Amino acid sequence: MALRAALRSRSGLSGLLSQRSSCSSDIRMCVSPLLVPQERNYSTPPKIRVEFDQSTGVAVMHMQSPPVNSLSLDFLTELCISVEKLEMDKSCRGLIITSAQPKVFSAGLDITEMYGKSPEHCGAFWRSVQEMWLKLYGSNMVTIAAINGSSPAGGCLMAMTCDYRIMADNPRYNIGLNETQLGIVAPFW
Ligand SMILES: CCCCCC/C=C/CC(=O)SCCNC(=O)CCNC(=O)[C@H](O)C(C)(C)COP(=O)(O)OP(=O)(O)OC[C@H]1O[C@@H](n2cnc3c(N)ncnc32)[C@H](O)[C@@H]1OP(=O)(O)O
Repeated sequence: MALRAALRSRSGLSGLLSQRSSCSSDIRMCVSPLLVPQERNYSTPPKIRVEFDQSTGVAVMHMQSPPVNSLSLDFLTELCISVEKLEMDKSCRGLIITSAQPKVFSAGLDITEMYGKSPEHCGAFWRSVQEMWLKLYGSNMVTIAAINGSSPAGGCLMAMTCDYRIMADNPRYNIGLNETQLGIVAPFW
């Protein structure tokens, strides 16, 4: 109910939709180099599952990368491709992002991507982080983070890039930025 209300309350949704259609050709032209089809390892299950309801125009994106939906390069690439596909579909007007994992929305950046990797890999990884938040923040869809678990650091960033956030009321679930505690600094961009 709350999600539907949030979608309905978005003023000028029709204007938004016409805005989407007017720039949809641009979107098609702006497929970023990051999203050029990558070698897909079909032996691993998809990390993102999208359910699109044609009758409401609302897509639900389930993050399903056990155990904690950490934001790895593969995960972020898959997420960005999914967002981009929905963005190009003019009949999709709203996107709800949620987690299929119990108790965790997203644990933030995958820490293993930041340790012992080549500078090239680190560059690709941080570009994919940037790509993720730019895609969500700049989306023409109404975006909602349905935060059904803890969402530290990069998970918080992802939620913040959405138009609306609704968080499950559970004192065990935390959200916020903990980079200082971790001793890392997000690179300048
Ligand atoms: C201008 C603003 C710029 C902002 C830029 C954004 C920058 C963000 C930086 C980051 O995101 S760095 C990552 C920060 N994240 C964390 O510190 C989260 C740490 N994890 C937790 O707090 C907990 O794991 C949890 C998410 C609350 C879940 O707790 P739970 O008890 O359910 O599970 P665990 O037993 O702790 O973990 C299970 C399993 O998952 C591994 N893991 C957890 N988090 C990460 C992670 N971020 N990356 C990679 N792996 C992670 C953990 O090690 C366990 O693995 P194991 O093999 O089963 O031991």
